[in-house]
Amino acid sequence: MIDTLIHARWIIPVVPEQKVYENCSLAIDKGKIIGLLPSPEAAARFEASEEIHLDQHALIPGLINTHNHAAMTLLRGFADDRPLMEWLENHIWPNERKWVDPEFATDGSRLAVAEMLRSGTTTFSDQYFFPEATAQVARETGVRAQIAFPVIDFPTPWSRNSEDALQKGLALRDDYKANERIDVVFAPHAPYTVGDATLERIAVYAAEAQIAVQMHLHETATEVERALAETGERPTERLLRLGLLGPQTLCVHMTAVNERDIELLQSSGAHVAHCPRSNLKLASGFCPTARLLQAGVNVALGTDGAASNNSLDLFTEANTAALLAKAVSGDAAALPAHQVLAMATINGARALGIDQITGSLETGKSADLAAIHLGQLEQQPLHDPVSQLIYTAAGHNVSDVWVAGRRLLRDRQLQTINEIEVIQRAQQWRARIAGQA
Ligand SMILES: CSC[C@H]1O[C@@H](n2cnc3c(O)ncnc32)[C@H](O)[C@@H]1O
Ligand SMILES: [Zn+2]
Repeated sequence: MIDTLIHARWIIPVVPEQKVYENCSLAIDKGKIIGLLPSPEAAARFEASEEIHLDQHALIPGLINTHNHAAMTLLRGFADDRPLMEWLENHIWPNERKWVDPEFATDGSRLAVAEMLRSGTTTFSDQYFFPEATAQVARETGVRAQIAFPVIDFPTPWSRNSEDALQKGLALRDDYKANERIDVVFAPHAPYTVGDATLERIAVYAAEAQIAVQMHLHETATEVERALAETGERPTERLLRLGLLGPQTLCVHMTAVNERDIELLQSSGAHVAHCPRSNLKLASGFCPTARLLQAGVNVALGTDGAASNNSLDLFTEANTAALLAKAVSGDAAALPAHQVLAMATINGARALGIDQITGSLETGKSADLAAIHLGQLEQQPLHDPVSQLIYTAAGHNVSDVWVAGRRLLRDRQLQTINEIEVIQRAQQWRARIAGQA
């Protein structure tokens, strides 16, 4: 007797092949996928404690959001329509100093996790103050998370300086070392907030203990031009010199890149987190995703925080990524739907170093799944489920989500989060912030 059999109209494993299985089943036991059963006859050989029928649904690997600032959901819509540095320096940073505390991080992260689960995301990577609060929310709610603790050379609401941040972050990593769902890694914030000495220290720790590193990089052309003017180096070259550009590095944004940057990303094995909606909204620039993928660089998807997106729906992000790639490359064939689905799943798992655990529906991997209802009027007629997922679906079409075989969303109802309480807390924060802004 196995735990669960899910019968679905379509199953899209993403890896090892770009194939869509029709009218088939997925067998799950002890949180893991134990088989993709291609026919009702094959499924009939199993007896399961629970059988689930998803007659109008596609079952896919849970989506992977490789870059987020979860708690910033509480600043959604707070300072819209500004370019990056004006947004950060004049609006976000002064206000983060006023309000961001452990309670803010907890309430904002819980809202973010609720929103992500309701839109099919099963894993997220987070970079924010009070990472212990976000890790605790991930622990309680059952989602998979990479908690990238922030390292900045100047004082923040969470740390006095980078030394303080490193100590606290490494202690947090120790607290979670036995947790299979939660990994704690380094997040030096950006080239303009972290100096060489700190980056070198992180490079040493990361190499010694095999710890991942994520950093905002080449977010705008101005960032690259200023770095060149001040130091004579482009940020990618600087990371390479400091030993910080490698297969453990996730470069977030990469909008302003030249051929040399692409060569460095490819030869070092570094990954890219593409956050198209944040880049568009802050008018930061365009990441040349088609060129990067063609060069052999692993490109995954991220939403960035809800204050610059303003949504955490990775389906919408995938749709934007597909359309933007076509516009930027001038090639309608750039980033076809199946490639974008791979970016949102297996490429994300590779970027976070967890592709042996999740990112595809393969035997032995964790049962991290999303079911998407494709029976609505807006999806008819359905010639190609992958096309519908990328070009017409959105987060609200997600019906069910599992992480490690545990059903966290059931018929759109969150199973581990009190939705009403989350909404009430967010509304209380709105009142507090509006009263003091
Ligand atoms: C060190 S915690 C994260 C820090 O980053 C700020 N932030 C949010 N979005 C962006 C972005 O797109 N680029 C750079 N920094 C960003 C956030 O407000 C926190 O201060
Ligand atoms: Zn960011």
